[in-house]
Amino acid sequence: MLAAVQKNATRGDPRSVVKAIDQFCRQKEWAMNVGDEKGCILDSVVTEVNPATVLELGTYCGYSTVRIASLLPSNAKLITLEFNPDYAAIACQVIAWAGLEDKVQLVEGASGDWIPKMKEKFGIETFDLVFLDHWKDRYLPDTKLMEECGLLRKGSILLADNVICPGTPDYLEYIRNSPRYKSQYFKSHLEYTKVEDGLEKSVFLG
Ligand SMILES: Cc1ccc(Cc2cc(O)c(O)c(C(=O)NC/C=C/[C@H]3O[C@@H](n4cnc5c(N)ncnc54)[C@H](O)[C@@H]3O)c2)cc1
Ligand SMILES: [Mg+2]
Repeated sequence: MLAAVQKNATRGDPRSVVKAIDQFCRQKEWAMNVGDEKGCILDSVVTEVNPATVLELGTYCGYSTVRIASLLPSNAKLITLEFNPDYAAIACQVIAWAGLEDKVQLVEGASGDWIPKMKEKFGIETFDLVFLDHWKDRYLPDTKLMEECGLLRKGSILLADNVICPGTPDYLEYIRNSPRYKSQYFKSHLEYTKVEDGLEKSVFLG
């Protein structure tokens, strides 16, 4: 995938990096990026929220990191957590190829360890937007952890990938029934396939 980016994408052009990865995944080898269809929904939410602070859980190869960071205002900050060193190394190079290293802080480590440190380590008060795309059984515990650490403010947006496939039943149950969130489901498809999947957008009400 990285070779495809370096071969087909233009340095400093995030959209060409996104396009190169989507082309590679459609033509050569499927990979679990959010993809182009759900990616458009992600883009519209990022544009609407226009966040100054973003947290991404699960960088993987950096596809959604590049999509999000390319839409952020100049002073905005995206922190992305990835605990697999190999994926982190690839993502670092993908983000650099897109020319977005100034907007992105890639942290190699587990969300459970780093969420409690966001304030002290990165001077983050609260996140305007959180994109959840890591192991599906971590969505709920990490959301509760963010609440406990005071990282969400009235109006913070959580956007969760794969709420249908692979599925995040405990997270959906919690977020849709909690009086502290207002949720909306965006129906789509599992990346590069015709299988149903979707994104759940939830506003924290405080
Ligand atoms: C049945 C079935 C299987 C697979 C699919 C297809 C499918 C489609 C999708 O869009 C998917 O997002 C997924 C999926 O499993 N995603 C998990 C993504 C993890 C990445 O995040 C990293 N990570 C995982 N937990 C943490 C953590 N705590 N702290 C920091 N990084 C973490 C990992 O190191 C990976 O870089 C799968 C569909 C259906
Ligand atoms: Mg996903």
